[in-house]
Amino acid sequence: MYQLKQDKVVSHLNNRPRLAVTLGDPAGIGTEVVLKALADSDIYNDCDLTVVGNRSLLIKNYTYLQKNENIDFLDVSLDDNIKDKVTLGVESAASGAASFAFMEAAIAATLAGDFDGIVTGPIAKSAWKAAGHIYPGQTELLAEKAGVEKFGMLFVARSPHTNWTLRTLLATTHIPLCQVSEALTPELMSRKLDLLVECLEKDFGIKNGKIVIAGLNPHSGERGQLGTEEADWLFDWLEGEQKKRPNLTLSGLIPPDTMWVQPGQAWYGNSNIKSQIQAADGYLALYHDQGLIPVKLMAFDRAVNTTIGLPFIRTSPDHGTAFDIAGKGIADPTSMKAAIELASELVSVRISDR
Ligand SMILES: NC(=O)C1=CN([C@@H]2O[C@H](COP(=O)(O)OP(=O)(O)OC[C@H]3O[C@@H](n4cnc5c(N)ncnc54)[C@H](O)[C@@H]3O)[C@@H](O)[C@H]2O)C=CC1
Ligand SMILES: NCC(=O)COP(=O)(O)O
Repeated sequence: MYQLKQDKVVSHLNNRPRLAVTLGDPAGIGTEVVLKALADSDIYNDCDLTVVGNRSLLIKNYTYLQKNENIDFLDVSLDDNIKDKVTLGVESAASGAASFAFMEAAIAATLAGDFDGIVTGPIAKSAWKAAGHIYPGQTELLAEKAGVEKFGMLFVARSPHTNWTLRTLLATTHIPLCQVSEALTPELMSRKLDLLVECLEKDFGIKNGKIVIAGLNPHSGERGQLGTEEADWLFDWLEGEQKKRPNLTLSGLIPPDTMWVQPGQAWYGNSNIKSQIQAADGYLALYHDQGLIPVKLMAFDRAVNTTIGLPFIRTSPDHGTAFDIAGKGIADPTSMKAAIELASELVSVRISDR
């Protein structure tokens, strides 16, 4: 059983963010990017970090990366038959059972008050399924355990070229493309917009911001010729929302291809300064790849996936388990570092608001 250490109590009283960092799927690159991130002493400047995983698995697979012996560790016990079956680069029921156990431990400790937030290493949803845990992803497990029904998947990335911040919320997430149209409803869209508005205000200090909303079909339907969802209800929904929220600037339904031109210019700074001024504070994409292709094109090395609507902070790197390079020592930890830094910033904002 995990015991709250005395130094955690002290850091809580000092208002330093206390973050749990899960190792993700032990057959993927999660452990590598966490250990590389923690090898940079600057990462501890503003927060206290506790790794959540299985120590003996870590030692078995990542001996060459163990430069830092002093990391705080929440050692999650695993049966030997799970540990013996975990093989670097090979997704399996065992690796899924392990990453699920790490998440459960981190969530339980956070809900018990030991941490202010969780930074999660990447997991494979298919490995969770093979282990008998049927969730679309970590997001839904977090929401279920925290008992919230209103939550969202927001990607945040700060441009290294201009310092401009891209924030993209997905209206729908891990569902087949053929189910997107049916899943999108005025109620769902309003729920996601509420979450984005609240998060901009509470977490990023942006009141009365500008939010851009994507259309669904090519050219936002071209007056019904290329798809009818926009004409049937999406334009009316948006008009209703703008009336309800006169202080916000809601812009849409922007044709999904051209929607990303302005953020791209603001990100790279290769246009005039106007693009950064005109770019929005938040973008609402209607489905997974509509939002994530541009995020990953601009910022695959540094974007952060954050779950909004939870009673605690959760962030994660934007990349996955990368089984193809696991154990090779070439995984880039930049996105993991950004996830830790963002979690620390967001917790600090909440602590200062208390
Ligand atoms: N936050 C999470 O838990 C996420 C989990 N996934 C899961 O990951 C698994 C694999 O998904 P893929 O689509 O292949 O995406 P992926 O991000 O794991 O890999 C895509 C490509 O990028 C490379 N790559 C990824 N991260 C890298 C890093 N830090 N440094 C250097 N190269 C890196 C990989 O080697 C691969 O060539 C799936 O099971 C998916 O569900 C995917 C995205 C996020
Ligand atoms: N594409 C984002 C992703 O797969 C992250 O999912 P989750 O595990 O954070 O729910």
